[in-house]
Amino acid sequence: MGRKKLLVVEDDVGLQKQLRWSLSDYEVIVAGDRETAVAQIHRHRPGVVTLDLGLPPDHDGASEGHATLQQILAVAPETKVIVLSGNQDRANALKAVAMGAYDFQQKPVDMQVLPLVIERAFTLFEMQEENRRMLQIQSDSPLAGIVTRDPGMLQLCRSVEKVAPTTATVMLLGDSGCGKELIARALHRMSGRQDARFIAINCASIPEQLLESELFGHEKGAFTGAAQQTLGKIELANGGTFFLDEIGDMALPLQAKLLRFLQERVIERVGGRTEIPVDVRIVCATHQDLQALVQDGRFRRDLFYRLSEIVLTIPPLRERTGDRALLAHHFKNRFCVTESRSTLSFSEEALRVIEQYDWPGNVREMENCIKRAVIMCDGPQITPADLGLPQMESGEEPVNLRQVRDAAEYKVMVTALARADGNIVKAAELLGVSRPTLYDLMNHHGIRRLG
Ligand SMILES: Nc1ncnc2c1ncn2[C@@H]1O[C@H](COP(=O)(O)OP(=O)(O)OP(=O)(O)O)[C@@H](O)[C@H]1O
Repeated sequence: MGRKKLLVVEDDVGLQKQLRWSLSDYEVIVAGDRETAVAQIHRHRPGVVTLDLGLPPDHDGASEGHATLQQILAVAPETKVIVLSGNQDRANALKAVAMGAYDFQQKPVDMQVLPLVIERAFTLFEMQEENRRMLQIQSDSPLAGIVTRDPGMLQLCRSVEKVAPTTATVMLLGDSGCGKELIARALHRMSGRQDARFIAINCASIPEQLLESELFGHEKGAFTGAAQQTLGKIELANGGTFFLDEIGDMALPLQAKLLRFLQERVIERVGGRTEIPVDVRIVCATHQDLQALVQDGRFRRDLFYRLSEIVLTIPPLRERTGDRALLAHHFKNRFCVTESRSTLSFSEEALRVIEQYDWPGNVREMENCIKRAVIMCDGPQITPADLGLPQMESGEEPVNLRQVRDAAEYKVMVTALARADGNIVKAAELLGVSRPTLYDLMNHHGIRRLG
């Protein structure tokens, strides 16, 4: 393993040399001003930084040092910054700590003490990195590709694990964009059918006359334009999984044909006379109220029962605790890579807007919104303007003090845990409480520690 990377931000060349020499256990990178410091952060991602507050052009003040600190933390919030300040400069050093610096040391630097402080900062940095990695692996993805920490969604993922290996037909209910296809794919991947195909069809987007031949295929000459034999999607999915999205939009005559297939497990191509046995697992989905459609006579009751052997309901994003910030971080990290942008962070205000917005278009809307923000964002931080979301009006407030306190405590904890990406040490830091206190509060509110 390479040496740990330490960035020394210091404009005094003599002191730069001295620090480099005394801290030779580390790979020391140096920067003499703000611009170079931020560039080095992007390039090397050091775990720990020592930062002289009196940087040019403000040698005697701390404005440039504070601005550098702010930018470093915006680019790499996990970095531990140790501020070095003049003897008279305690107030500015304390301000830096309030801004998020890890610690401060007064100049002239005591070379007995500084290496110890640096080593301790590295230990904390590494612990938090490890913690983050573990949580990422264990809880962000209860099923591959599904990012959540919401108790309802985690329960749903456990149901998916149980149902996947069975032969049951599954009905997925949930608003548009909440992840129905993602869950359908997880059911396929975790079944014994994962080596065969997963084929999806959206009943709402295909005209009624074409849907029948899309599903069952047709023989050559079956209708005008049927120049050759074409296999239907159900047949193509043989051995695998067939996902019927927006099943509520299927016309009644086709519902009868689908029912026949579900009962007899054979298909007949349009214009054909042969019954072809097909072995597929059917998963279907809708955002509509199928029971109501049944009541209205627009959906066959017998088909409804056939399709809903197992019904899984996916909660809308607004009802998932902590998932808004969690998914926002997830998509931001992903789009920074795919759009070749250096690491971005969210401003406090942007996270607040994300957490308050209702997300009527659910995860799909969030995905698009964050992609846009990553593309539009000018600086190292995503701001509310980059998100382009409407600001929410707050509703009527409850007035019972204990109720309000409890609700606020719960909310702020879940928010901190989500913002800290589940990292307990960091969440406790954000909340300004010790780790044991955070555990107590989590117990009190029944928030499970994941992983
Ligand atoms: N929990 C999640 N974690 C990560 N990505 C998710 C999650 N839920 C949904 N997505 C992503 O959001 C997008 C929309 O999801 P998906 O297409 O599965 O929704 P849907 O409910 O099928 O939408 P529609 O009703 O419009 O067909 C996809 O890109 C999907 O990968």
